[in-house]
Amino acid sequence: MPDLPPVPEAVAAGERPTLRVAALYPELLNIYADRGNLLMLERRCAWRGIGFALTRTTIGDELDPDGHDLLYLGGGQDRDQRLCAEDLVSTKRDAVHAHAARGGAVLAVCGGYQLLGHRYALDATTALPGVGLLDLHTERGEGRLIGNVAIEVELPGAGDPGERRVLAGFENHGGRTILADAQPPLGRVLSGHGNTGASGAEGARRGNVIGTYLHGPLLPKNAWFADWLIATALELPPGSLAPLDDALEDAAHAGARRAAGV
Ligand SMILES: NC(=O)CC[C@H](N)C(=O)O
Repeated sequence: MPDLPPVPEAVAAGERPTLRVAALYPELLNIYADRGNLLMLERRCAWRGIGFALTRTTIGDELDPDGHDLLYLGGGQDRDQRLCAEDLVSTKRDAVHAHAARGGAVLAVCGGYQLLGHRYALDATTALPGVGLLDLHTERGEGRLIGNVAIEVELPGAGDPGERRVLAGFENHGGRTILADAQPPLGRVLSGHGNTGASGAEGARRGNVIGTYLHGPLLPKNAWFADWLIATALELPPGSLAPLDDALEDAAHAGARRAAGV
């Protein structure tokens, strides 16, 4: 663990921001160690003197539409997604939409990503409902799309204007996600499968709502993106966070890119 950087002046003076995160269904939507994404956020906040408040929200729980800066959903097996899908739609749909409508951030990985669309069709007769936060739907395809993956993304404030940055990770999904014409992807596939294995598109983004197939876990392998997410969720200018000693994180990113051949 690197040494803690100096506490920023505003934090020392008592203006301690706190990143408030709600993890949705953390015990059901957590494959490929997706909970590592939460640890990454917690550590990078702590190293900067930023508070971190985690709420675990599961089946039957109400979700406070104004209580969180970031909603997080990990990936899951079809059978666990089924439980979550029904609850998400019946108990939390309005709160999720209200959160997004006021600019709250959402990160959803794989199974969680699929549930942000309109539906996930498991076969010709069965479909799991989605909350419709992203304009897309998912259909189970022949075989699974598995392997290391790298995509290039352009996010407001992440690097110079127009700069494309790389996210690297690992994907394993049976679902193929089809974006509506007006729904932009998160990024362009450099290596791997992405949403369908053929479209060249990966993930989806609507403002601060992001869905992606990238496990990894995603954030430990892409520290720059973790910081973008923290800043965006806290409504701070991206790039304004105190720099950290990222020697290990940079090595993890380089390793993930190498694995994907990029
Ligand atoms: N890795 C995942 O989250 C898998 C999501 C979903 N069960 C699928 O196979 O498409």
